[in-house]
Amino acid sequence: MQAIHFGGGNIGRGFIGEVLNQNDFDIAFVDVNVAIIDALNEKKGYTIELAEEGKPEVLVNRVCGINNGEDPEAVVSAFEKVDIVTTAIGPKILPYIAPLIAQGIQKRKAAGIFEPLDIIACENMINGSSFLKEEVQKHLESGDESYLEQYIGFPNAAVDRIVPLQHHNDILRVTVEPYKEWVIDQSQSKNKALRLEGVHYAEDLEPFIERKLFTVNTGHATTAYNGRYAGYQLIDEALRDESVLAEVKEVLSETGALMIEKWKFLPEEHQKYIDKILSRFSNPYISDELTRVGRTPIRKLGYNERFIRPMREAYERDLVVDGLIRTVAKIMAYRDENDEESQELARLLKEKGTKEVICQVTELTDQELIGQIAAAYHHLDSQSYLPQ
Ligand SMILES: NC(=O)c1ccc[n+]([C@@H]2O[C@H](COP(=O)([O-])OP(=O)(O)OC[C@H]3O[C@@H](n4cnc5c(N)ncnc54)[C@H](O)[C@@H]3O)[C@@H](O)[C@H]2O)c1
Ligand SMILES: O=P(O)(O)OC[C@@H](O)[C@@H](O)[C@H](O)[C@H](O)CO
Repeated sequence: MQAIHFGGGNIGRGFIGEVLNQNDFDIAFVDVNVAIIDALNEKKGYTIELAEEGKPEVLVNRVCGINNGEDPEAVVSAFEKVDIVTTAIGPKILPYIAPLIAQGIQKRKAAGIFEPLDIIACENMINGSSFLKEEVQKHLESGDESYLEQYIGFPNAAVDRIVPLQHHNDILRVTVEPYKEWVIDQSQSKNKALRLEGVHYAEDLEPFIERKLFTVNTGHATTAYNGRYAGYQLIDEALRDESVLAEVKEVLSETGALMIEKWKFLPEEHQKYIDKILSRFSNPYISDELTRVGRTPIRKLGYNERFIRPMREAYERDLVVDGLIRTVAKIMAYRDENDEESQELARLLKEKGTKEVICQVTELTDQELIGQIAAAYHHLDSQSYLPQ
């Protein structure tokens, strides 16, 4: 069987590639990184190293690369023979690959392929595949719509495995944490005959993706912004500081209270989930930079993202959100000269009032919440802090 995977980066090679390969797929990785694509085509395989005692290895083979910048036609052609399409490319990049996916769908239709195909966005975002579908639809003709609705599924998914930034002599080698979880919404799948081993198919993804995003990713990002504010570089290092750890625990107890009330997770089970996540963050075999986890702060301040969504939903239910508010204030102050969004945030705060910027980036409308975030921001010892 054949897979196309968009994004030959860390999670693409370090998780999606592993699962697809173990399910007997040949994988065409689509990426604009020339060095990665050339290496995939030359070596046709790569090694995943597990970040644990003994550093066991997993080999992934039967892979190739297609450079969508140089050879978009090859990507479109590959859609004729493909059995599954996945992405792990970053939420902001999905609109850029949507035209190619639309052409690939049109190619299948023109070739008279009436086999169902699932296209699964494995990004850290709620309803990532639904968002991709909307982007793809912008590039289809009205005559393609019924083909799309009948044969092409965009099941939403949640993907959990920590894969830090890393550099090896072998550019394809990738070190990953042992933990992994991939959940797909089966109610949105069109190719029901294809079920990947190692993937959990859920009837309703929402509780899973919210629990993952608002625990793993909210906790991770809280560590990053509070850790940077306290002057640290790495996730495990920041969590060894009691004050950072206390802030992370407080934020996770706030999002946890929401998850327990909204989705009826059992408090004891949810606490175990939190404890497991904190131990994953502290894995001594992984060195995860705070700048990776804090990357693209404007995206992370989005209305449906890891801070603002749980904050507004908890607030509506009269649950405590003080820790979330304090960390959002620190995101506003976060600076990384290599991160365009952090530069943009600094520019906005220079040009506009604090409350105006909060409204713009978070899309919050509740003046009380906006006022509390602004007050927390003005109470910070330093309203900008840089990675050293
Ligand atoms: N790393 C993790 O721990 C992790 C875990 C779960 C989910 N995710 C999610 O997976 C996605 C990818 O994250 P990552 O850490 O693997 O990032 P990454 O930067 O390692 O990989 C992204 C890849 O996309 C490629 N790319 C960028 N623009 C492109 C374009 N226009 N066309 C083709 N390729 C393009 C890049 O060259 C890169 O190889 C993100 O949505 C992230 O939130 C990451
Ligand atoms: O990829 P982002 O920028 O949405 O979030 C950064 C990290 O929190 C994230 O990549 C985690 O490592 C991952 O989501 C763990 O499953």
